[in-house]
Parts: sequence; structure tokens; C-alpha cells
Amino acid sequence: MTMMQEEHRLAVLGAGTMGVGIATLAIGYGVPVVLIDIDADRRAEAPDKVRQQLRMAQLMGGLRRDAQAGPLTVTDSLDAVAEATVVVESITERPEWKAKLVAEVSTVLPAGTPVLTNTSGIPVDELAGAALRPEDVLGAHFMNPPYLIRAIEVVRGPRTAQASLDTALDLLTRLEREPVVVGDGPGFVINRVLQRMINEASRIVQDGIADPAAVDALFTGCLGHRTGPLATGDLIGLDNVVDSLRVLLDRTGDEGYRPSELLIDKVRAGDLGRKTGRGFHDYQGVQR
Ligand SMILES: NC(=O)c1ccc[n+]([C@@H]2O[C@H](COP(=O)([O-])OP(=O)(O)OC[C@H]3O[C@@H](n4cnc5c(N)ncnc54)[C@H](O)[C@@H]3O)[C@@H](O)[C@H]2O)c1
Repeated sequence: MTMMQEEHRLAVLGAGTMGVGIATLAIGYGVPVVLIDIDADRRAEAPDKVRQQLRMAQLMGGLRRDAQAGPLTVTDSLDAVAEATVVVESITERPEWKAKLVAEVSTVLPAGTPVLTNTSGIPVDELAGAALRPEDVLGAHFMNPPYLIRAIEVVRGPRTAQASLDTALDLLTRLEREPVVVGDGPGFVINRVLQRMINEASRIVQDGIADPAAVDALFTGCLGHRTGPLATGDLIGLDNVVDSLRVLLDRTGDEGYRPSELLIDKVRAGDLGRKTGRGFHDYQGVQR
């Protein structure tokens, strides 16, 4: 039987859309969080964003209102991960950046501390190969926003140790998440399907067959999806969609993952979705 942690302390690498959301979730359950980012603006904005999201999550019933929030520390120093019981890596979807960071982090951490990558599609074993101890690396693919969506895709790589998986599941269960454990491979389960769907939907718009509102209306109205593929892309961030598609294309050779011209044009224009106020849809005046 594996010894479980008495108390958890979480380190989150990357204070972007997902890192801030994951930090909010943990803090909402009283878990102390160290949030690390190399970008000074992201670090400066993070405490306010976490506070706002905490309030929103409580209002929307995602987090309890009476729970004592955990403390948040924001820093650019990787040394701060040393005290963590679990590390979540949630930086930009660039394989070489992630591999370098996973390698660096593993030199600071004691053996047996799980490193969970929130990658959208880079095989866990590829990143594990960069770590000092590949057995401590696994995937935890949180959905956006992490404090509202309880289900989480947990990816066990071929070298992931049972003890690391157990510690990760222990934390996720304490955060009242509902882990679904799957095997490794480009895009795992969700993004192998979802990224292709967003790409195909954007090609439909590019080809003039339907506009974004019509595409999404068919998925919500006819298929009962909560959001259509293009609104989902806007929520994810179209820069992240393009990065994820490139990861999938490079690792599968499947042309269906080649990012559409329209997606590339939107990223080039800075229309990244909700986070910039415009993507396939317009979000001016909408809380982001
Ligand atoms: N956006 C989504 O809906 C979503 C959902 C699930 C998973 N993901 C995955 O989560 C990860 C983060 O995505 P995001 O949307 O939050 O991206 P983002 O662009 O909003 O944030 C990425 C952050 O990482 C920081 N960063 C880059 N290199 C770093 C380093 N070496 N050390 C510390 N910080 C560093 C950047 O400064 C930035 O603040 C990606 O792997 C993405 O594929 C995203």
C-alpha cells in the first residue's frame, strides 16, 4: 500500500490561462500554491486574477464559499518547487520548452515527487525522457476552467510509477476532481479528436461553407454540445490550438492536423479568442 500525503503543497509552472485556473482550484481547497512564471507581467497580474476567479468559482458553485483559501506565492524562481508535494507544469505548448523545464525541475525535486504535465498533446513519455526520474512524470490534462470542470484526463506514461500516479490521484481527489486514467500517445484521448474538430470547423469557415455562428449552432442545437468547436477554440486560445495541432501533426504525420490557413491568420493578427477579446467570435465587453 502506498503512503498518502497528510497535506499537499502545489507548485504550478506557468501563470497563463490554465496555470492561474489550476492555482485557483487548489487555493480554493486550502492547498498552498507556488505559481512560477518567467514573464513579469504574468506574475504581476496573477494574484488579482486568482482572486477574481476564486470569487467567480464560488458564485458559480464550483468552489465552496466557506472554505479557508490556501496561501499563494508568485515567483520566477524554480527553487520554490522544492517544497511541493506535487508539481503541475502548465507552460506554453512548445515541446522543447517543456522538456527543458521538466529536466530543470527534476534536479530540484526530491525523488518521488510527481510532475504532472498539463500538455494538450505531447506524449508524456517524450517529456519523461527529459527528466532525471521518468517514473515521476505523468499527464494531468485539466479542462478550462479547471475549478468548474471536475473530470480530468490523467495520462499514465509507460514509465510512470504507481506511487507517483497514486500521489497525483490523492491530490486530485482531495480537490474533488474526477480523474479518468488513460494511456499515452499524441493528443491522448480528448485532443486527438477535439483539435482535429476545431481545425476542420475552421476549414469550413475558410471555404465559405458556413460562418462561425452557423457552425457552432449546429453542434449546440443538433448535437447537444454545450459549446460549438469554434467557441471551444476561442476558449482554449487559438495560439494554443495551433501549437497543439503542430504537436499532433509532427508526431502522427496525419495531414488532418495541419493548422488551417484561417487559424494561422487569426493567430498572426492577434485574434486569439476570449483572452484577446476576439477570435472566431467577438468577446468585447464579456468578462474574460
Ligand atoms: N488553454 C486551454 O484551454 C488549455 C486546456 C488544457 C491544457 N492546456 C495546456 O496548458 C498549457 C498552458 O496553456 P495556457 O493556455 O495556459 O497558455 P498561456 O499562453 O496562457 O500561458 C503559458 C504561460 O507559460 C509561461 N512560460 C513559458 N515558458 C515558461 C518557463 N520556462 N517557465 C515558467 N513559465 C513559462 C508563459 O510566460 C505564460 O504565462 C499548454 O501546454 C496547453 O496546451 C491548455
